[in-house]
Amino acid sequence: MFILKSEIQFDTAHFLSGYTGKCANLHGHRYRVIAKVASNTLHTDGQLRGMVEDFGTIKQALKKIEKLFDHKLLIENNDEGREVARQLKEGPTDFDLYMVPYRPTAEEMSRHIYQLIKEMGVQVCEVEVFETPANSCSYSEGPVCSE
Ligand SMILES: Nc1nc2c(c(=O)[nH]1)N=C([C@H](O)[C@H](O)COP(=O)(O)OP(=O)(O)OP(=O)(O)O)CN2
Ligand SMILES: [Zn+2]
Repeated sequence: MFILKSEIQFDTAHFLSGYTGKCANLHGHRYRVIAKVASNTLHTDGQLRGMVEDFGTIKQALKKIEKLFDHKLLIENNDEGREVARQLKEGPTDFDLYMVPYRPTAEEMSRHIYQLIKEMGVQVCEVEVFETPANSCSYSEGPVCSE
């Protein structure tokens, strides 16, 4: 089994609706995202000969993910999230909010990013999202890459 790994990092703030404790405050992370693409075989001819996939193709997809999340404030699109967004928008600063249909945890973000990469046509088998250097969540569908 061949497993490609490609990584991006971005800075994103988030609001965890309904959370009690220090993470209830608006705060941010330097997110690290690792996407894996796996195959038992390699292309046998043409531009991709000897490759599972061109790293450049994976990088292009990850760049789009970076653009979507970098320097945004992720807020869940529920009653509390919409109220927080409304209050922020009342002020003089045009904050760049990204309203998402989920609580923006590492778990939900890994699934969202996995689905976005898949929709871009890259046969990703796993996405790992690190919120901090020590804490991450991996998402995959079906058998994980190494099985
Ligand atoms: N299963 C999950 N648990 C938590 C998530 C999550 O996405 N999935 N997220 C958070 C908060 O986003 C929080 O910012 C995480 O920070 P924390 O666990 O406190 O990590 P730190 O390294 O910053 O902790 P220190 O104690 O400050 O070193 C919470 N839980
Ligand atoms: Zn956090």
